[in-house]
Amino acid sequence: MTRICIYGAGSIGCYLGGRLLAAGTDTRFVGRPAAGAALREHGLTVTHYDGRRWTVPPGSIAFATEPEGAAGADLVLLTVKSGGTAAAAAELAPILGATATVVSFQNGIGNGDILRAALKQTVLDGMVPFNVVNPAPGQFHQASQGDLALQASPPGQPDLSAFAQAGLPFLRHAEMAPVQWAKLLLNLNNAVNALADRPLREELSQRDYRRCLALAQREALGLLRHAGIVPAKLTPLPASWIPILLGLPDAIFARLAKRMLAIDPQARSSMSDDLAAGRATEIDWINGEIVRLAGRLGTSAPVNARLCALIRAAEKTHPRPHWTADALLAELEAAAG
Ligand SMILES: NC(=O)C1=CN([C@@H]2O[C@H](COP(=O)(O)OP(=O)(O)OC[C@H]3O[C@@H](n4cnc5c(N)ncnc54)[C@H](OP(=O)(O)O)[C@@H]3O)[C@@H](O)[C@H]2O)C=CC1
Ligand SMILES: CC(C)(CO)C(=O)C(=O)O
Repeated sequence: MTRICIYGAGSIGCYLGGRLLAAGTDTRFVGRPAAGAALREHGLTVTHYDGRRWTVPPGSIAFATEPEGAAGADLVLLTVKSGGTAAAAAELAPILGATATVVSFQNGIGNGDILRAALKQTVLDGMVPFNVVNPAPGQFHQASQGDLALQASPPGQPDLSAFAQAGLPFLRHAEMAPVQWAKLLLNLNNAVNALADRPLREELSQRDYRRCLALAQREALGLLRHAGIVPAKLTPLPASWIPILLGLPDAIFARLAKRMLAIDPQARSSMSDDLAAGRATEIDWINGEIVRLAGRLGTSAPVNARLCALIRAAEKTHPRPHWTADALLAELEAAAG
C-alpha cells in the first residue's frame, strides 16, 4: 500500500489526510505539537458541504512533530504555507527515499520550483480549489466546491489510487503554470477578504469589495497578457471576464455568480485565517507575485502593491483592521491613479 505523509498538518493537510485515512489508506502526519495534541485529544472529523462526514479516532492517527515522521513515505503531500516551503524542503531532503514523490498542494506559483531545487525526488505541482475551515480542534470542513488539480506524470508514477479510494477526484494537467496563475487570480481576493474581516460570502455579496478584487484582477490580467501567460479556465467564465462580472450590481451578480457564492456562510480566505491566528500571511506569494511580475516587465502593479502594504501593516496591527468596502475601494482607486 502506498505510504502517504501529509507534511504540514493544518486546514488542507488535515482535510486531505482525514479523507485518505478514513478510506483506509496508509496516511500519517507531520505537523506542529499543537496540531498533534488536538488530533490526539479529539481525533479527526472531516465534513463536506454536501453533508458527508468521516471520523477517524485518535488511536488511528500517526502524528510526528519531527521531519523523521516522513521517512519511508512513497507520497508526500506538502501542505505548509508558502513561507514554510524552503524549510520543509531542507527538512525532507535527507529523509526521503529516492523513489518518493512530493506533491505541492499549495497556493502560489513558485513552491514547486523551490522543492525541485532542494530535492532529488519527483516533485509534482498540485492545486486545491476549495476552501477548508477548522471550526473546532480536530474538525475540518470543506466549505466550497471543486476537484483537486495535479501535474501529469507517467501512468502509475506515483501510485495515486489512494485518492480514488478516498473519493477525492483530481484533474491531471500537462502544464500546471496556467492552472496556478488562474488560481492566483482568484486568490487575489484573499487579501481583500482578510482586510474586510468578513466571511467570503458576505464580502463577495458587496459590490465595492468585488470592485476591489476586480481592480486587482484587471491589473494582474494586463500583466499576464503582456508576459504571454494565458491562465487556465477554472471557472465557468474565462478569467478575463471575471472582473466584468464582479462589477455588476449585487442582485444581478447574485443571479449570475451562484457558483462563486456557493460557499459555506462562515468560510473565510486562508489569508484571513492567518491574520486571525497572528501568523505571517502568504501575501508575498500571491499579490506579491503580481508585483514581481510587473517588475520583470519593467512596469508597476500599484493596486496589488497597495494590497501587499495593507496586509503587511495588518500583520502588525492588533486588533486587526476592518476595512469597509467603500474605504478599501477608495484606497485602491487612489493607488491605481
Ligand atoms: N485553507 C484553505 O482553505 C486553502 C488553503 N490553500 C493553500 O494550501 C496551503 C496550506 O494552507 P493551510 O492548510 O490553510 O495552512 P495552515 O497554516 O492551516 O497549515 C499548515 C500547517 O503546517 C505547519 N507547518 C509549517 N511548516 C512546517 C514544518 N516544517 N513541519 C511541520 N509542520 C509545519 C504550520 O505550522 P506553523 O503555522 O507553525 O508554521 C501549520 O500548522 C497554502 O498554500 C494555502 O494557500 C489552498 C486552498 C484553500
Ligand atoms: C479556496 C480559496 C480560493 C478561498 O479563498 C483559497 O484558495 C484560500 O482561501 O486560500
